[in-house]
Amino acid sequence: MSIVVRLDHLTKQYLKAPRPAVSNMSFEIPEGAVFGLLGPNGAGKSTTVMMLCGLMRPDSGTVSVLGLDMQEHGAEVRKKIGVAPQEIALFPTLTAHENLVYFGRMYGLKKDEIKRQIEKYLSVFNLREKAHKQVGTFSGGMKKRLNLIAALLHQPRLVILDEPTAGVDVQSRNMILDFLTDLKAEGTSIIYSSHVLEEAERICTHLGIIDEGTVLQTGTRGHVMAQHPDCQNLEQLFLKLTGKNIRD
Ligand SMILES: Nc1ncnc2c1ncn2[C@@H]1O[C@H](COP(=O)(O)OP(=O)(O)OP(=O)(O)O)[C@@H](O)[C@H]1O
Repeated sequence: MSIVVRLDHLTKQYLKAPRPAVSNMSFEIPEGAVFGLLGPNGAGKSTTVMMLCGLMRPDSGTVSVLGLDMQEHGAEVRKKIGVAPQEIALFPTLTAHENLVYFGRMYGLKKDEIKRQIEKYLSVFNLREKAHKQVGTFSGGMKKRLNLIAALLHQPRLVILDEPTAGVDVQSRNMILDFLTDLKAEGTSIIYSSHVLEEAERICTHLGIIDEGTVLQTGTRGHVMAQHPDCQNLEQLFLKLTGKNIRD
């Protein structure tokens, strides 16, 4: 099985920060995996995701995505992957349809393909009737679903999702998780960053549990759980590895 993402000794420290947000981090993600990047608040998930997408440069170490080095081929890779960042990346004064046309063009899709994909995904995510409404008027769940569509229009082989269900109701969350399960079945690789462990248990095939910028445990979900026979579920394992202290 080929590797879609390889992080090799990745380190990043923010200006004036007392310690690195990501420190000497290495792991691999095989093609077709749903990789749960899990960690408590401030663990380094978003910083890792930003380096994975080439939106932030590491201080040291390398990131390879779809076999290409991000430092050298970042622009090329960004066209091939889909990214739904934690902060909604949509234009609030444009309609849902206008936003998606913008993203479709950005990915270099042809006009009829953009039309086809937009129609398909607005239906899948139950947003068809809202297609011509300004995104600024949307609920949190609708924005999250649209943000996800924007990452999928060009049928990427790898989709990177930073907390895709944060702030959405149970209905939207279910819809998003069911969709991701179908997407995986079609062979798409998914990186799913979250601290919602029940969701990770439901959809992830592989896990990377991180804290304080370092990897505590990684591998298939079965392998990770088998390392800790005293833990009955992922929450117990997570608390065992990351501790019970409240994070800010
Ligand atoms: N722009 C920044 N400048 C300085 N420090 C930052 C910056 N962004 C993040 N940090 C710090 O880097 C560390 C890792 O943050 P990051 O946002 O990557 O964690 P996270 O796991 O995504 O957290 P959360 O679950 O709360 O979103 C934290 O200590 C955070 O306070």
